Amino acid sequence: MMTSFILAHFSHKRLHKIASYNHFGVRGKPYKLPNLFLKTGKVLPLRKLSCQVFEITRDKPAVKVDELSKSFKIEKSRDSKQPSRVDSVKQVSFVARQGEVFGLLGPNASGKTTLLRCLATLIAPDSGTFEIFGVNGIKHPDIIRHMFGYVGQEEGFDKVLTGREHLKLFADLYHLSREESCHNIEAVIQMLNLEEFIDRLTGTYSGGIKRRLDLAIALLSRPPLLILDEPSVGLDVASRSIIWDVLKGYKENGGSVVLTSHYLEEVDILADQVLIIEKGRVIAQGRPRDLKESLGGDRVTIRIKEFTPFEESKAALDILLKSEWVHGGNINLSMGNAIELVVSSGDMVANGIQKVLRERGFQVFSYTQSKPSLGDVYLAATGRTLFEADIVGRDSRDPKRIKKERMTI
Ligand SMILES: Nc1ncnc2c1ncn2[C@@H]1O[C@H](COP(=O)(O)OP(=O)(O)OP(=O)(O)O)[C@@H](O)[C@H]1O
Repeated sequence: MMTSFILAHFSHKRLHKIASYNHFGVRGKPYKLPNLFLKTGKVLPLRKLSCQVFEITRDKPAVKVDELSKSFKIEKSRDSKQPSRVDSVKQVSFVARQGEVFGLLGPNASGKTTLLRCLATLIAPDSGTFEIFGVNGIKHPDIIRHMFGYVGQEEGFDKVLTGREHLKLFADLYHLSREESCHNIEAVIQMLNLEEFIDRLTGTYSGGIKRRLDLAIALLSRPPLLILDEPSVGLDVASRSIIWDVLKGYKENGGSVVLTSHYLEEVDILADQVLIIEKGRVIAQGRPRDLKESLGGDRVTIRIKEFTPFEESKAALDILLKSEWVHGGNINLSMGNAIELVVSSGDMVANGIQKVLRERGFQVFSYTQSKPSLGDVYLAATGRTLFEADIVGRDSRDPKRIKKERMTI
């Protein structure tokens, strides 16, 4: 059980390189820094060294972000009238509490990855600040790097190594002791159901297995925080459900998670807090349930036919908008021109609406009524669905250029 975490930062330069040290302890009990046994056989008497100790207690947020901004220069043709910079993240602030999953939800190109890359100290923000477990990430990037496991979107495996060889390599990079390394490697293999694949070359892995190995590596040093960029994007159902279960278990054991997603369902299931971001700006934040309840009313989806022509759905919508129960509505093109309505809550509404439609000569192929979803929160905040925003965002970016720039940082 992770109750408290201590990170000692050694002032001696040479030692700091080889002996950054992290340790899980029990709150309230004195912390003993045991001596560090190096691979060379030497022993570092840590108690004799001067070191700065950062203590992480329950009262500090896992992540606190204050007015963080990051913009990028855009390469464009000389006669282009587009601005020469893009504001990827604009004055974003939030607090992610310990022991919770904090979800950053937004369409393509909304700034989620840029924000996470700032937190993971891969890029420096232009302005603003952030803390991880109370330690300032701008002033002490080398300290906070020991506090989290990061899974980005880029694929970083060496095809000629097996999964197990990757885990061993990372265990060495984390300076895990031999005993800890053996124990933790077996634990993460089991946790992510990787037994069948772990001794095969990673070049033969499917996307889902690679993602699971990514998460296994991030969990290897048992960090108190995970920073995950779209952990289940494009995965098969089995891999997704394994990843979700691992994250739920990690949280139950006191771990904290900050993840990005553009899957409404993922954020709804996993996140205790959600921040909705669009064009680099925060447009809503809170507990998913509170955000949904704050909208009020019920949501209705009606299909007139299995595949309804747009004009027919539009004519039905115009009639329904005049009804006393209906407070707003639109036609969802991505759902075969289904009519989506915001209606008063209650059982009477369903009969009333269907009666109005039948009296005006419309059939009702299907009718569903539910409480507002996170998708409705997004729609209310931005005036468009996440699906529509995703398409616009996808068009506005140049993935090849971004990938190249990310690889050179
Ligand atoms: N290195 C870079 N150089 C130039 N522009 C960049 C760079 N990285 C990101 N951007 C731009 O910043 C904006 C936000 O991009 P970002 O990757 O953070 O969005 P995202 O929400 O993570 O998108 P996705 O869900 O597609 O990964 C986009 O307009 C993108 O084109």
